[in-house]
Amino acid sequence: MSGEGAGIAVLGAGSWGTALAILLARNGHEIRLWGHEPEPAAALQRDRENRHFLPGIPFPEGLTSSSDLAWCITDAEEILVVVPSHAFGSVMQQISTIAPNPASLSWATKGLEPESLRLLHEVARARFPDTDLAVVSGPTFALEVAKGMPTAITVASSNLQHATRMAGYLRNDTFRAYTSDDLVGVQIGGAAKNVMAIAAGMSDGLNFGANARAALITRGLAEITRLGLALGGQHDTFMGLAGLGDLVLTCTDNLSRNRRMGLALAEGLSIEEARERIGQEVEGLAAARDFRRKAETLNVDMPITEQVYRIIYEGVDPASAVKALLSREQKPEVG
Ligand SMILES: NC(=O)C1=CN([C@@H]2O[C@H](COP(=O)(O)OP(=O)(O)OC[C@H]3O[C@@H](n4cnc5c(N)ncnc54)[C@H](OP(=O)(O)O)[C@@H]3O)[C@@H](O)[C@H]2O)C=CC1
Ligand SMILES: O=C(CO)COP(=O)(O)O
Repeated sequence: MSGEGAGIAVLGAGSWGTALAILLARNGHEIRLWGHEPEPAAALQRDRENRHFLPGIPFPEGLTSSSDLAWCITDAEEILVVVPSHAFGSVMQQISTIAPNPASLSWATKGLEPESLRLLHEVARARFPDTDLAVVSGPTFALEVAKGMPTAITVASSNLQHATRMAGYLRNDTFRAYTSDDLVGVQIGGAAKNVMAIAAGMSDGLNFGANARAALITRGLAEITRLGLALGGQHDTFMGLAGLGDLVLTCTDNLSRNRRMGLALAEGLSIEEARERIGQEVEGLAAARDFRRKAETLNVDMPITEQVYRIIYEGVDPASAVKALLSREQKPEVG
């Protein structure tokens, strides 16, 4: 790749991958946006917009889309992975067959690896022991970023130079990027809040009111923090953009697919009907299953996650789940 800006491969041409590709191309970088299916990737290139996920937002110059992974990642200064969490491991494997030792790799995916329950930096590290790794996370609806609306985000890496470089690629007059060295906390905040957004959507859909929503957000933050600390995350991270920020965003605004899943379930739709209506990835469904198991193995109490799991996977009705939460034994709020 050549040109004044950096050459960046963005892997994953859904709503968030496309929005980040647009942002980075607007910032003057040469972007190769990889979509895994040939025809949709060719359509992006032909239409110069993503009509399916972000209609009406034109691609800037410098953004090229392709389904040729080798072409996208060869010579890239940064590989930014933005596929759903269930596809993360397979994309790591595909990258490794082309580039066994990339210099720099980051992701904006929010979730755990299914089955293994590994955090995504563990998945990437196992495949690429010598590569600089970073995660991009925070309160960021794709549509608002693509429209250039004011946004702030966190980039975490154990190599601060990498986080700083990545934040520099992303930042502009309407997009502020902070750096962090807490890879674990930033990932847990971004992934676990998807479960709380489903809970908040259900609560609002059942007209449980503003008190219930505020309680879910606050107690949701408490359980996310408990898990994050048990995994080695830093307390302050959970009070920041990738923790509280993303939690508030997705629990309170209907742009959140996870919140809309909760609203749809409260309406009485089945998971499949709700998925079809939303038509995009709803990470909180897998996250409820995976974080419940993760919490169990670490002996961490995550009562809201437990109830969301029971609603989704055991058919418990949402009203009974709330009752179960409210009738838990009395305990101090903190500690
Ligand atoms: N949208 C948002 O506002 C934000 C999303 N995120 C996170 O970004 C990640 C991606 O989600 P998002 O873009 O929103 O999801 P979308 O549903 O908008 O798009 C998902 C994309 O991933 C593609 N995909 C599915 N399976 C594979 C695979 N095996 N290999 C490669 N690509 C695949 C889909 O292709 P196809 O259509 O062909 O199935 C589609 O292009 C998630 O972890 C999400 O939590 C984070 C912050 C904001
Ligand atoms: O992670 C997101 C915003 O930060 C997107 O949330 P949803 O997946 O719920 O739409």
